[in-house]
Amino acid sequence: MTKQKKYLQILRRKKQRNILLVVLVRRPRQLSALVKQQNVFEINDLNLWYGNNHALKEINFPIAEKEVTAMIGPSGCGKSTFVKTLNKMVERVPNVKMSGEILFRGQNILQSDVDLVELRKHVGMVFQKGNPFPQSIFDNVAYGPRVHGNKKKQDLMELVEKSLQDVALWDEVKDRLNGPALGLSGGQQQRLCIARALATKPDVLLMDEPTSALDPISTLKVEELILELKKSYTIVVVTHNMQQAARISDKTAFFYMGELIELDDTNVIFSNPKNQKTEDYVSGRFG
Ligand SMILES: Nc1ncnc2c1ncn2[C@@H]1O[C@H](COP(=O)(O)OP(=O)(O)OP(=O)(O)O)[C@@H](O)[C@H]1O
Repeated sequence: MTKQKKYLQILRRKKQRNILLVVLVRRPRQLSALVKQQNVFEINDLNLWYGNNHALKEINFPIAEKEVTAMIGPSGCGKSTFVKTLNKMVERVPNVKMSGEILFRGQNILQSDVDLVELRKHVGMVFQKGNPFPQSIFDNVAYGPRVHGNKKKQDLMELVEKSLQDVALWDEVKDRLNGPALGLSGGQQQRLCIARALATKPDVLLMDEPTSALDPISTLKVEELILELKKSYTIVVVTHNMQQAARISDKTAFFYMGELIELDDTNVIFSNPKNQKTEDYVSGRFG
């Protein structure tokens, strides 16, 4: 007899059918919610100082898998700094001091024995302005896989094609793969840089104002791309454009003077925030 049938028998006996049925029906839902809510990063009590400048203050921040998390807040509030802690880029800056923990899939990456090359294979980054290397389109995309030891021409060709297709650039460049990446338009260069980040098959894509240097049409293409990519990747995006955050993100985090003021579902942040500072910022009263 299945467990479910046993439950039903007990329940008939005890005439508590309604109560137990609720338990039986709700259990699977709760489980699936838990699976969906799995976090790729858990940031606990993170503090960061540039010399004496306390730039990040007691940040606690879970980042959920396969969601887009947008970071908003006025200039200098610590958005870029926070994002650069997630792949240890900020630690290259002289006089940086940090405390707390950043768990990436359970491992604290603030520990010194973390393999940087391996971490950045899993946590890719795309910057404000497309920054292709002064090499061919092919070599730009193949760069990461080559660094990670994949030298087979056929494998590289497949990876390059797949990555360029993922960013909807393949058709535009397939006949000029050996041409210079710097010959592409600004919007194409940015998509190329996203393809370069995807070629190492990362878990997470960090994007620091990825569209701020782009025209509206290229911006739209990158936004559509982000919505498509979130089916396979966890994405963290810094943006000054609040409409953009509202259009593309599932969660939004509002930073102010180094503090994480509020993190919630994007529709809550923009329609019913809990904190007055968030309300003032999203309604354009400051910043
Ligand atoms: N490399 C650095 N060296 C020293 N201080 C820095 C460095 N980068 C940022 N800061 C300081 O840290 C604080 C947070 O800066 P950060 O660039 O993270 O803010 P932001 O919210 O991303 O700003 P913006 O929206 O203007 O890019 C600021 O006070 C800034 O001056």
